[in-house]
Amino acid sequence: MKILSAEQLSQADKETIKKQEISSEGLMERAATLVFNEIHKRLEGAPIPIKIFCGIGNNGGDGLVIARHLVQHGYHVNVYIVNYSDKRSDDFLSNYEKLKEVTDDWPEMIKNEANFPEIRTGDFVIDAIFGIGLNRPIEGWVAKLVEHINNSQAFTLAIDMPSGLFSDKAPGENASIIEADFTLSFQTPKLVFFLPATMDYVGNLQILDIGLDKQFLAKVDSNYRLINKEEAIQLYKPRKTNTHKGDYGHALIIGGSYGKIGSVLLTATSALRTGSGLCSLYIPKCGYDIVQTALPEAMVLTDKENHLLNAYPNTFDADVVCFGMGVGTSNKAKAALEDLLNSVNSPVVIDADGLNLLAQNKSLIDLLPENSVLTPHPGELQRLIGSWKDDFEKLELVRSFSKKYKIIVVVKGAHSFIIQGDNVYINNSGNPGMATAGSGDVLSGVITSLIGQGYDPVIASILGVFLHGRSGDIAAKEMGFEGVLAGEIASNMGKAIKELYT
Ligand SMILES: NC(=O)C1=CN([C@@H]2O[C@H](COP(=O)(O)OP(=O)(O)OC[C@H]3O[C@@H](n4cnc5c(N)ncnc54)[C@H](O)[C@@H]3O)[C@@H](O)[C@H]2O)[C@@H](O)CC1
Ligand SMILES: Nc1ncnc2c1ncn2[C@@H]1O[C@H](COP(=O)(O)OP(=O)(O)O)[C@@H](O)[C@H]1O
Ligand SMILES: [K+]
Repeated sequence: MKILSAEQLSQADKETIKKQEISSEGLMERAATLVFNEIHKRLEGAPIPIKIFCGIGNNGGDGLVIARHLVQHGYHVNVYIVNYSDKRSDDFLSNYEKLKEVTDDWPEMIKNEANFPEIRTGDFVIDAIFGIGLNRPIEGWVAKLVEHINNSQAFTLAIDMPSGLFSDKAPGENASIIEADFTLSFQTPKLVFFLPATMDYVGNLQILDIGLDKQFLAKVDSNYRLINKEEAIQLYKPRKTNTHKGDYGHALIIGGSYGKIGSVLLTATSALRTGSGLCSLYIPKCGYDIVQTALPEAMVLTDKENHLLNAYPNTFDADVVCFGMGVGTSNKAKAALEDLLNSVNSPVVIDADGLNLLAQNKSLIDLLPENSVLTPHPGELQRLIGSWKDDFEKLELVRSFSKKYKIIVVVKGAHSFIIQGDNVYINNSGNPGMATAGSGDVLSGVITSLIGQGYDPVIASILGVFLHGRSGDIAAKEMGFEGVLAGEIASNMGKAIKELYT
């Protein structure tokens, strides 16, 4: 699903108004009625006190439409106009008049702190103060109102966006932002809904298709895409009947050190569970018995060193090589990575200490083959590219890093971002149960396996991150978030793949 900017959404609005011969007020009516339907479906007429806070732009206009429908369906509604300016939008004004036709309870005007209503824990608050039109941080008494709503503990539904968030830039430090429990957003998700610093304000997210012009939406260019099942299934290549293990790639996993053999084991298990035809490991001698016992399906080559890796088996012919988990950052490990990068002629995935070695020895980054995949978590990323002031600067830094070295970067997190040059793919599967030791090792195994099976590295990264998240979701359904082990994310991979097409 494309993620559009506020400007693109306004263009889509205009295009829709022109093509569908609908007025902007008609479009507001359509969008806000869909919101009302969602609320009505859940509340089923319950006599809960509903407090709607409306700004004076079109987000406020949506709030007024929702209020009118709620009143007409017998709900207990109080409407508050957050009168931060006198420049009311036309559609706000006409819906203000329409609301007055259905109720004798006039909206209350909020002009300063003295006008704030009491909000009780059991109230249902609707935030229609600001939407995509916010162009500067919320200040003064409006900021205090946001704080008042947030402090109330009442269930809060944000319309289009939690007020205080910009759709396309960082909110700045100490910004006043509504902490929504639920956000009903129009037509496309907004980028800030997925960034680490702002995602928590959104709560549960639902996107409402408000029927904006399909042609415009199809042709508009966006560098940002959200990856759900619909997108993932299009990337998946089903197996053919008449095939053999040689058709599904030979993955070589290199890593491990004394006490950290489990990491490579997880990666190899995950590669085999994702469908690698063959999987070999290259590990220090101390891991030999462990791997052969725990994963008899894998083949094992050992370094001449006992506890640490020091070389790369450069006569080995693999379809893809994954390097880094558990190798440590010793000079010996550095020599192994250097050896690999100087002689490898297959695609490469670098994770964990492999990334730390690159960060410590920046000249090695130049040796990465084109389209190599790097899978840093935020700590490893910072070591590689330096620090950033906000999520938007981070995205810019990763993009230029990706362009400079012609590589793919998977920035891991609650929503992982797959970045290749200007293109950013945002994963929408997974859960906090995956915040557990070794789940990153499992991810490298998935991506490595898919590359070995012939997927283009960027496709392997997008599909791999999605499947990893789905597998984590399957594991969490059975074990609960706290109970998930990384090995179970690997074990459930087949089910995650099967779920794509069933
Ligand atoms: N296609 C769509 O996306 C549709 C959007 N609609 C609604 O329209 C909203 C956008 O409406 P508007 O463009 O009127 O903007 P908003 O209602 O988000 O904001 C109102 C106005 O407040 C002013 N403002 C911005 N920041 C301020 C601040 N910090 N302090 C004081 N004033 C500030 C700006 O002039 C802005 O236009 C969307 O979020 C959505 O709720 C719907 O009504 C219909 C369809
Ligand atoms: N809250 C979360 N929601 C979704 N996915 C998560 C969450 N926390 C972690 N993950 C995923 O789990 C993996 C953790 O990787 P990493 O930090 O490298 O762990 P480790 O080093 O222990 O293997 C990443 O793929 C990340 O996207
Ligand atoms: K809002």
